[in-house]
Amino acid sequence: MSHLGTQPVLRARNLRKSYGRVVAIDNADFDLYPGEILAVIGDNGAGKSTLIKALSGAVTPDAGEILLDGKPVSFANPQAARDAGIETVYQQLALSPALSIADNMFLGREIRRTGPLGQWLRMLDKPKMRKIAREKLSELGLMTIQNIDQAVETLSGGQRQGVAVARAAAFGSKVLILDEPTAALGVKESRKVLDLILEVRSRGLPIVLISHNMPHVFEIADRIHIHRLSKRLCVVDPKSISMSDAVALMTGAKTPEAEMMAA
Ligand SMILES: Nc1ncnc2c1ncn2[C@@H]1O[C@H](COP(=O)(O)OP(=O)(O)OP(=O)(O)O)[C@@H](O)[C@H]1O
Repeated sequence: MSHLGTQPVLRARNLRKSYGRVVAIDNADFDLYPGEILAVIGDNGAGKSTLIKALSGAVTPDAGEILLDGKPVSFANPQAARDAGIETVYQQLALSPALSIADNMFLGREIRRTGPLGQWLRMLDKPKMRKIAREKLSELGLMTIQNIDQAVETLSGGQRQGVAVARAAAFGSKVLILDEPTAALGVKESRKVLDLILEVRSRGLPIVLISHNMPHVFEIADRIHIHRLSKRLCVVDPKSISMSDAVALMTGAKTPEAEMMAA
């Protein structure tokens, strides 16, 4: 887990964001390295959501620096972050239930037909979108969803999560951020989503996983960023710390220094 000499794909330094008098993140650091699943854990209100919102352009930090591939970036909105290659899947999923899987895959980035002179027409290129959607889903092993024309509202929670993750993975060229992807799912559906996340990593896309589910975090994360009281407390290796010690660090029952002395 040594990243000596490797440049983080996404990095933040001294980020700060307050909402009125509430300081959500302060002096917060963050590093995501190529090819890894980085879990971000922390108690309620620790500032995890605000941190990822800052990284994905949903909030503008008051201070601090964000670097993508070593270059300073500032995102005016989520679209700007998406254009830079950072895709985020929030718990609400942002799918349109009445639309088909294929239409949802291309929501907001529809492909239009071109005219004889190569000009864009208003008409959507449905066959092309369906073809690409089918390819993207099958690449990620999601072809248990047989019918690309099926409305998303007819899918199970896990399948919907699968479509949202697949869409983000298909278009996220640099980073995929997942906010509680298994929170609303049962055991079997969670399993499928965890396998999908591992598949996305194996295809080379680094992933930020925000989760309260410690067994899921310990199963798939390469490193765990522990967020506490508005900032990163430490980063731990799930192979060399117990789940209960990680939770103790997260809640303040243990300090990183005490944890290191015990190791
Ligand atoms: N839009 C907002 N307006 C006012 N306060 C906010 C807003 N968003 C977050 N906060 C506050 O900022 C602090 C950090 O919240 P944040 O949602 O980032 O924490 P979190 O670690 O993601 O928590 P949880 O695990 O409960 O989702 C909290 O005190 C929260 O009440």
